[in-house]
Amino acid sequence: MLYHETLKQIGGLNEEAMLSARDRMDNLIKPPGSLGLLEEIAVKVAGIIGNPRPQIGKRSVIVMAGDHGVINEGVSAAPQDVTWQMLPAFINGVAGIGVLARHAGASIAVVDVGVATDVEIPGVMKCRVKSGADNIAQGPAMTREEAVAAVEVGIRVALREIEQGATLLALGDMGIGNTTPSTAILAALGGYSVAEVTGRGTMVNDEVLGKKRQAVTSALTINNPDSADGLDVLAKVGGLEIAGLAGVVLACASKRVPVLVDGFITGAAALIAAAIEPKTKYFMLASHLSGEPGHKLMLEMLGLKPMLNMGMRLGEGTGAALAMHIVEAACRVLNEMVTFAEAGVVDMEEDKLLKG
Ligand SMILES: Cc1cc2ncn([C@H]3O[C@H](COP(=O)(O)O)[C@@H](O)[C@H]3O)c2cc1C
Ligand SMILES: O=C(O)c1cccnc1
Repeated sequence: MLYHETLKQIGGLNEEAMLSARDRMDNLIKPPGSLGLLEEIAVKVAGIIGNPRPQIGKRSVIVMAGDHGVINEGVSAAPQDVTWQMLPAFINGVAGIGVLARHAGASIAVVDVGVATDVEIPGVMKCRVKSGADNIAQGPAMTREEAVAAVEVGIRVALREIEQGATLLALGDMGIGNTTPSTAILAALGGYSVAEVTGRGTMVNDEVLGKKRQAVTSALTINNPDSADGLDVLAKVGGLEIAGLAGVVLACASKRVPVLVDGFITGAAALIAAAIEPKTKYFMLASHLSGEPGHKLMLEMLGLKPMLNMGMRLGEGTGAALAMHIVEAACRVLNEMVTFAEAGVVDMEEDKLLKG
């Protein structure tokens, strides 16, 4: 089974490549550590790819779309049809992710893994596991089998992108209502109170925020997800696009390809992937800190430092696409800057040693 085969292939970071990259980074013509997180990113990418001089080539954003029965609880400011109506704008490059992916030189793969309405949209990959997740406030989002099937959609799409040469992938989501299951996932896996982690998503008002808290509370009470079992949490309080995105993470980890996490929804998918296989965290990079308050807690749970903090709260992979520039910049620094020895500049560390 693709799911189990993928899990079996996930290993750790290449320590040797990281040591070598760190050594070169420390010897480049700059005070040690002066490029901050840029240095850590380059060293991590070296460890992921298993090459002390990593380079970023082709890049791809994978946007998974799915719907959520929980919107019947009145948890979103937008109607469900917006989910499928956004898809042509993704394909035509005129949605937020269309513009930012183009700017980052990335291609976009748009996948219908479980949109409620069955529509034909040219360019969208139809990999529908079912027509929307069921209402988590009343029962499970899907069966365990459906969850595995949706994860496998993500694995397949990511493997295809990687086979076609992608060296850096970004996670993107589209699904009206999907901050609600993402909140439930965070509360379930992190043990946080619902009040603490529920945010405003598409900027809902106080009344809707109250309904959202209630829906998340019901979802957790009725379904009682097992926090020790990532697939159980996913099937009970997750969503189809969240499952697909978790699958993308698993595939990237199995093929040693860095994967950029975007905002709150892709963060929830990353939490699921890490609950299924903790080693997946080694292969993730956090692009930005979302305006959604629970996102900070997600990144802490994943041990990831965000590159950008711009108050973005759109999703679609927009923050991840922006961060592609930074990942490439980090690798270029490691490859294109010279060392003290190469440049004939007095090494600050050696000079210090000589002077005692
Ligand atoms: C026009 C529009 C475009 C979007 N693109 C992403 N989202 C984002 O907002 C939705 C989640 O927020 P909530 O849980 O409050 O519904 C998701 O579709 C997410 O991708 C959008 C939302 C809207 C309205
Ligand atoms: O953080 C995100 O990605 C996000 C937040 C609110 C709504 N949609 C996406």
